[in-house]
Amino acid sequence: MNNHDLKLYFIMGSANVHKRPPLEVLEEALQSGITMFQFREKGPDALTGQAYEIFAQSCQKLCKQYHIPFIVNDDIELALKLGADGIHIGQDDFPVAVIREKIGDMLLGVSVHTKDEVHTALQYAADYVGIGPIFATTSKSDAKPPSGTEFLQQVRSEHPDLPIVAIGGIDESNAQLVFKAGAHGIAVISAICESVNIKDTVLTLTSIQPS
Ligand SMILES: Cc1ncc(COP(=O)(O)OP(=O)(O)O)c(N)n1
Ligand SMILES: Cc1ncsc1CCOP(=O)(O)O
Ligand SMILES: [Mg+2]
Repeated sequence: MNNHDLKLYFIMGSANVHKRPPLEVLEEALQSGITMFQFREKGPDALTGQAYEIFAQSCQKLCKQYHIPFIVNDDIELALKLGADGIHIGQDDFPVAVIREKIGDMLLGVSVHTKDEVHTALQYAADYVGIGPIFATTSKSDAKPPSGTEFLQQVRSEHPDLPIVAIGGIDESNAQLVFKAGAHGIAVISAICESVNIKDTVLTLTSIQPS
């Protein structure tokens, strides 16, 4: 993984897409230039069992076709079974040490909200950290209150080389603030899933420069 892979990190599960088949949305996002993808199938109506696995495999296949890293959210067993490129975990999932032990050198992304969490993520060689929600989000029911960009700025100044992706309520109107604060990239759900023109949205989001 290089820092550019974080530039526009698309996250999707079937619950995030309403008017079109999710795989169609993913393929359009891939064609338009997303740089990383996270399979995040959760929530009350999430697919389970065989349907869950088949959907994950279909997403992975599309990502392979476009040479884009396929990251699994939360589910280590699925990530290992499919041979995903990586896994993303949060502080309420599993201890980072346990995950690193299980996944070997697969990419590891960790959500962080405090300096201690950053320290632990670094100790176990997290490949990147996710910081957020920066702004209000409707895509995660148990999200913490929006943090704004202050913590992100602090982490960037203390860890100049740490790959950071910002998440939560990010869209064309505010992405520049986040890059300015020091993020290498933005992770989005609704900005793409609810876009009326995915190509335009992706082009706009990928062309934003820090200043
Ligand atoms: C890139 C990225 N950053 C943060 C998160 C949030 O992870 P987590 O806190 O574990 O919450 P869930 O996504 O599992 O609900 C993420 N998924 N991706
Ligand atoms: C998974 C996650 N973690 C923190 S905020 C969030 C949801 C981001 O979705 P959106 O881009 O629609 O605000
Ligand atoms: Mg999680």
